[in-house]
Amino acid sequence: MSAVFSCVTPRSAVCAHLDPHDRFSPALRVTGKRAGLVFPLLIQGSSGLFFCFISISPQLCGVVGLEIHAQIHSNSKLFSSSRVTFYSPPNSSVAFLDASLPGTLPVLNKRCVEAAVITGLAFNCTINRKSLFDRKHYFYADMPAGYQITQQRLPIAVNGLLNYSYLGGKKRGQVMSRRVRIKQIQLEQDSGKSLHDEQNSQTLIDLNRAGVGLMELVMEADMSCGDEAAAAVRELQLILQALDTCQGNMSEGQLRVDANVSVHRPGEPLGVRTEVKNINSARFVARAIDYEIQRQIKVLESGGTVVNETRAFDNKSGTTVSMRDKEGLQDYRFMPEPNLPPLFVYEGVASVPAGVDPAQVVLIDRLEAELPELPGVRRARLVEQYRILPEHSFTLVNEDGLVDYFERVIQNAKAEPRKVIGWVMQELLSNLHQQGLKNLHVHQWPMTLSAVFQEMWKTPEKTVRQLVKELDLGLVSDQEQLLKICQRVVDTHPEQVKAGNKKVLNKLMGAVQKETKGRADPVQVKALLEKMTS
Ligand SMILES: Nc1ncnc2c1ncn2[C@@H]1O[C@H](COP(=O)(O)OP(=O)(O)OP(=O)(O)O)[C@@H](O)[C@H]1O
Ligand SMILES: [Mg+2]
Ligand SMILES: [Mg+2]
Repeated sequence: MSAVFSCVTPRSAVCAHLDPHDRFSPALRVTGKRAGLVFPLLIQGSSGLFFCFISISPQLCGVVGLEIHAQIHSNSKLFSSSRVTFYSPPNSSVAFLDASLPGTLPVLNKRCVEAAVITGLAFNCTINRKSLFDRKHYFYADMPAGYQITQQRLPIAVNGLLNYSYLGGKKRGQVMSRRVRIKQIQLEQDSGKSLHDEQNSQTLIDLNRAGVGLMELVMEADMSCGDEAAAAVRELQLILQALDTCQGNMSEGQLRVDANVSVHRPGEPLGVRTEVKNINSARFVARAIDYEIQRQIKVLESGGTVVNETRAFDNKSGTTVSMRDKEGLQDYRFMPEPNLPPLFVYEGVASVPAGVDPAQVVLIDRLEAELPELPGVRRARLVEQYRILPEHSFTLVNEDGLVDYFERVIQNAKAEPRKVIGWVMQELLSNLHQQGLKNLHVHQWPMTLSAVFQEMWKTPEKTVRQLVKELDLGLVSDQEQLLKICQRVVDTHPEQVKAGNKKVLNKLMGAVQKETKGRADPVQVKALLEKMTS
């Protein structure tokens, strides 16, 4: 005798059952419309033992695929010689080509090609020896040509892999390792910026960004939640920064993420995706995706359907809102770019055809030989060399500049690395955090800390207070003196002050610390500079 029970379990329990490394193994997996896991069960009934099946219908789970636009770190644009700048006055860095004046032709920037090849190599991509450029048509005021030059048919790099890890699990103390496939990396132009003047109901166009070189990295839909996606973005950012192919400053739009999100029951085909566009921080990537997964689950569970559309993340409310319907409306009318020949890159000097100057072409073997130590390798080295915990190697590598700081302290203090790491993790970071200085660049941290630390190892009988006094390492906290220094720094950085964002504040703080050899009281300096630049 057998019976089928449908049973609803908490979402977490079902997700655990579906994990590939799961300790349960279902007796039977039903796919298709009646997807679910079926377990045999022995039940003690009044008339004796009987056998039944219990069927657990898996819950809806998120599926995430990212498209990442990374601004190539280059002095000039992808097809013109105008400068790539962020702080310049509007429309001050626009070549005739960027404004799409008739009679202008694109000239490919070699540095941008090299950057895409270096990036492709770092992700173990196949580098296409020949790639092609296409026109993708949009009608936006900030795209004067009416199309963007991109690589749709044959991109420069394909089939790569990004390995990344993050701290997850209970109390976020467990290193979770993941990998996501990179489908392709394509070279393309950025658009200009539209600035909406609500008061006068008009839109102003700034073409400084128009034509800047981008690498679009398209990932396969291999992720399942916000945390995974944010960690992948963070790792990608670290890698690009290590390669120096993109500076990766998300608040300046150098790295922009489009998150494609759908939900489905494992074993069933993928669901309809929505695309949350232009997310500009890793934290928002996680929040936008998790919100979107829950929204789609609610839509489906209440009998609705998910529409293929473009959405935007509103960080104030933590929600995503519909921007436009994607299906049907978006016809890009792709066509080959007639003004650019195919792009060829070569394996090495030996493969360059006769009559072609090797200095003028991109050679893969040269770029490969110059690849720097990447974050994953660096973490492994730190664990091996200093015998520190893998999770500590994460914090060290993920905080900009912290590894150098750590290694410098070890060298200066000749101290046991595991003691230094304890001090860095527990004392240094938590103190910086408490004082609201976590966002400072590591080079702006009071260097006196490492000097005091060094002395502590030599003379453990002395207190920190004594050492600071003896070594004259105390903080400069005289308000008058600080005011003068800050004013001087503000006066000597007029352009940056005018741009007035958070990053600028950090730069100015760095300049003050440089003048005072890291001894200025950072809390006071921050307050003073904030006042002066607001
Ligand atoms: N069902 C799905 N759920 C989640 N992500 C998906 C799904 N199907 C595709 N994706 C992801 O969507 C992205 C598609 O990017 P792609 O550049 O190929 O096309 P596009 O989004 O139509 O083009 P555009 O560059 O104009 O945005 C990839 O990152 C892919 O992994
Ligand atoms: Mg795309
Ligand atoms: Mg897309």
